[in-house]
Amino acid sequence: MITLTDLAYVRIGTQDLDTQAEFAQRIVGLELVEKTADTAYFRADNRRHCVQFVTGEPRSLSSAFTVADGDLPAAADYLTGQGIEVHQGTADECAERHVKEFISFRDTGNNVVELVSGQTHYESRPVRFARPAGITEFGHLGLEAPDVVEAQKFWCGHFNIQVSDWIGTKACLMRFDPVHHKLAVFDDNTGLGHVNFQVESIDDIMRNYHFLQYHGVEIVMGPGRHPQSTAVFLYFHGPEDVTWEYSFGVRRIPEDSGWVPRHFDVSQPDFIDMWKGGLAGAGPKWSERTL
Ligand SMILES: CC(C)c1ccc(C(=O)O)c(O)c1O
Ligand SMILES: [Fe+2]
Repeated sequence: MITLTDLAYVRIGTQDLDTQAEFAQRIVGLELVEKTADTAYFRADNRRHCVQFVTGEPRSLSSAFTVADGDLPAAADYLTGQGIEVHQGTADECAERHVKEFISFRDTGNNVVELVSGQTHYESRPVRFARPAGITEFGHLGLEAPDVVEAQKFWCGHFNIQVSDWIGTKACLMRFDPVHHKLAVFDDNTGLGHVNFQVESIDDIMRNYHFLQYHGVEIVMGPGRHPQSTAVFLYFHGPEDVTWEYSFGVRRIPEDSGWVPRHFDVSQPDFIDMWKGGLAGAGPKWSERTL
């Protein structure tokens, strides 16, 4: 069993680094920490960076979680013993990620996952956000998998991960600390589903909504409120199909609270947005009535 302590970063390939970098700053609001000819790093909280774009194929490259200093060798042995192929990060790869050490492997959805220790943090320097989106931290990652049940068994079987809620068998929201979820797996082929940032208030969600609309950014979903975490959310599309999410007010589940995962019925209009609860039994549409 491997103990995860935090989310670390996500690495995303891009064919257009300049556009991604501009969007991450001007639209998402992140701080650009460093940009070279083929990579750009973005900061949202005390981590030196939590998003890295790398020139290449436009797809998710890896998602990373932190383990305690000294835990990596045992984690590598454990995974190898389970028949999972493990790559030991080289010195150059560690330098590129700004970590002391990392290993990588593939999950059941074929996503590359990295376990890192010694990620660089900037504890005392405030984040220089590119715009006042209200971001407080890198919140969670959504990963895709063709079989969510199999993915859940993998994550809960090998890591200190617990299920917080199921959305049918289409999505599973999982936690490894009191935050309702820092990992969401949902039904799709493989790859990165979305990158979430927590924001300070509902007002930030609404201000961001109007800001995105003004800039013609495609809103994927929201503003709404997830019945699972109770967070108010807003999803939007960036270049090359990257989905970003702002959310506010995620539920915390104290350890030993006896939390029992709920199962949300995807046939209900409010299964993912409780503000759609009024649609249940709403009857024929007023706008389509015959006069
Ligand atoms: C749409 C996805 C799977 C989802 C569902 C629920 C929450 C939440 O409760 O906060 C999410 O953050 C999601 O990304
Ligand atoms: Fe999410």
